[in-house]
Amino acid sequence: MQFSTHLSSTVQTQQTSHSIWQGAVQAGYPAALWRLPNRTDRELIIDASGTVATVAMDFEELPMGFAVSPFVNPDAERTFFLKADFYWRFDENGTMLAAQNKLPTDHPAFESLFRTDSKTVSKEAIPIVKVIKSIQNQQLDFEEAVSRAIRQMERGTFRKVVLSRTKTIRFEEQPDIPMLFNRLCQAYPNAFVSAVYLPDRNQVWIGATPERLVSVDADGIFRTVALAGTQSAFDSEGRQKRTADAPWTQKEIEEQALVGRYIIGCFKKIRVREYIEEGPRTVVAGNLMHLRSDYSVDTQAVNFPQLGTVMLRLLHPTSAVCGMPRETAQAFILQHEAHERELYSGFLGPVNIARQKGPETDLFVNLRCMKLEGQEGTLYAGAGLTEDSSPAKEWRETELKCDTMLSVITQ
Ligand SMILES: C=C(O[C@H]1C=CC=C(C(=O)O)[C@@H]1O)C(=O)O
Repeated sequence: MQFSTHLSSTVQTQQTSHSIWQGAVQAGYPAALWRLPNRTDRELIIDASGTVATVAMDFEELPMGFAVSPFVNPDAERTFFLKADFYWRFDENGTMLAAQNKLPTDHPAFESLFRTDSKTVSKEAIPIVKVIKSIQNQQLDFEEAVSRAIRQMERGTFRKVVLSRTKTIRFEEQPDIPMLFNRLCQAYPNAFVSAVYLPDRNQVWIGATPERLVSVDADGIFRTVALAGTQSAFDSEGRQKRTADAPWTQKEIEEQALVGRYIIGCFKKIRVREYIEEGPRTVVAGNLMHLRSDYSVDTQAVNFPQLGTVMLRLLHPTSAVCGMPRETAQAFILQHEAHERELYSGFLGPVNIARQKGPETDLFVNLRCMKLEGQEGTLYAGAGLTEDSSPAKEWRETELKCDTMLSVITQ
């Protein structure tokens, strides 16, 4: 096990991600807990400054940490950043595999994070939840906004827009975030699962997203995806469908192709021709299936070490969460959605995490997520619209997307 010099291994190995998370929340330290897709390790960082800084995203400049961006964040210039004053890695059974810290042991954070009374025992069940917003009005409003978008697309104002809605729930007691996080990890092995505590906003954001936005691994391989098109992963009898048998409509194929075209447009802008494109193929994301194309570039071979940063600024928000053309679609969203998206459909993930071979960054689009403020949870879900959309079908799609979180909460 790797340990930093400042902290004795006895103090560290006694901690669990659960006890450290609870200690951070009680003391008001920003914290991020995550598990990368198809991995078992859980990682946790704490920012001991007590506040979350706002930074311009630049992978070359940023220290090790965790980035969280709102949906509205031109050029990723105003991104929230939790720096990793403390970092831990645990296996799926909670055994600590690695720990690092950057602070002297007399820093007050030690006292708050490792106090024995912060080790509350994990509750077995998630408290009862109630859906508290009137679904009827919301459905009417959403479908009306979809109809308006369709009319604009028929007139040629834009080609695609992604409209979202919320679902508000109330927990009878404060839910146990690390336990919810573990359930999401078990239910969605190929998702990026994360929980972020932001004391300045008094919010926790938790989710299991299927959409990678930008990754750069220790070998300098850049990756992104074009994800769109949605259908249930189960047939009418509740059996899991085979991905090879998933039928896609022309509307869904076109919707996903627009996301792919948008990504290729970004490569063209910066004259990168050496990208590899694979797909589209059908992928399973929990209870849903999507169409996905994968794009990768060897940044060392093309001698473009800043590609990750440059592409992030160009890509966000992609047409999987905004639309095409981007500016017109974003203006429509801001004008017609009844709620503020805040961090939903922004991006989030670990930045410059020190691995054996070098630093790695993995940013994902913040989808299939819930914002938690006290006992109130807000679920967010959107649907990609083209002129061939049907309002009722798009509403049902957002219901299915809300179920990604809800089914785990109400399990
Ligand atoms: C906007 C969301 O999903 C996007 C990602 C995959 C498929 C989508 C779709 O079929 O509309 C969306 O573009 C969401 O989950 O809230």
